[in-house]
Amino acid sequence: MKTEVKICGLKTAEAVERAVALGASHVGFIFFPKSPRNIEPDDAGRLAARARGRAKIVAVTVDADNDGLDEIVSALDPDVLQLHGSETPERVLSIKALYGLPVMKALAVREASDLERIDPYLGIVDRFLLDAKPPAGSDLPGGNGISFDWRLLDALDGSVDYMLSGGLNAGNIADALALTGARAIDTSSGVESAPGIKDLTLMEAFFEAVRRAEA
Ligand SMILES: O=C(O)c1ccccc1NCC(=O)[C@H](O)[C@H](O)COP(=O)(O)O
Repeated sequence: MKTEVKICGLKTAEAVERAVALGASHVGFIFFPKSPRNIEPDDAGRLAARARGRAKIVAVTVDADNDGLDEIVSALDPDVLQLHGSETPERVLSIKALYGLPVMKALAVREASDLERIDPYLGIVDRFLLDAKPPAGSDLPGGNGISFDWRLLDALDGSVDYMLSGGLNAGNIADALALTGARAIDTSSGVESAPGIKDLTLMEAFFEAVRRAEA
């Protein structure tokens, strides 16, 4: 089966077009001012128009309040809300009731016990994004280009729908897929030449590596 691929942190028309042409199932836009990938909602809306109907449009937010979410949802009209902060299950329920959109909840993983944080969200979120825990002192809850030990996912119940994330690139994606059997993956730094700068050659290499691993 074809692996779903989310390319996150897009900021240019060229990168959006190439991601979709290469077969991205999801394109992600980051709304977090401290991130080198941060984008204004109106700019993201214009870029997303190029992908609409061809890839799912994902709004990535971090503990956003309702005013912030209103602005993002009305400018971007996303297909999915990725919640990448400390949103509680109650907050996720309230966001789902407000916007009626599927929610992908990001959870940070470093050790086996981190997977226990999945349980309270079961039946509430539509999918999990399992990302590496940020290094100490990082300003960013995501987009740090580091991986977690994928073997931890051996313990995961097979019914949990997740996207594998964290430090994925053309050089490690085959191992990541072989070890986890993930059906959906996400990358950002792994297809960048510098923080926030997507590299079309690295993007091509990433998709090539995914397709090779699927064959
Ligand atoms: O990418 C960011 O700068 C970012 C900032 C704040 C919250 C989330 C962020 N990224 C979310 C993503 O979905 C990234 O693709 C994910 O963390 C993986 O990033 P990377 O390890 O760089 O591939």
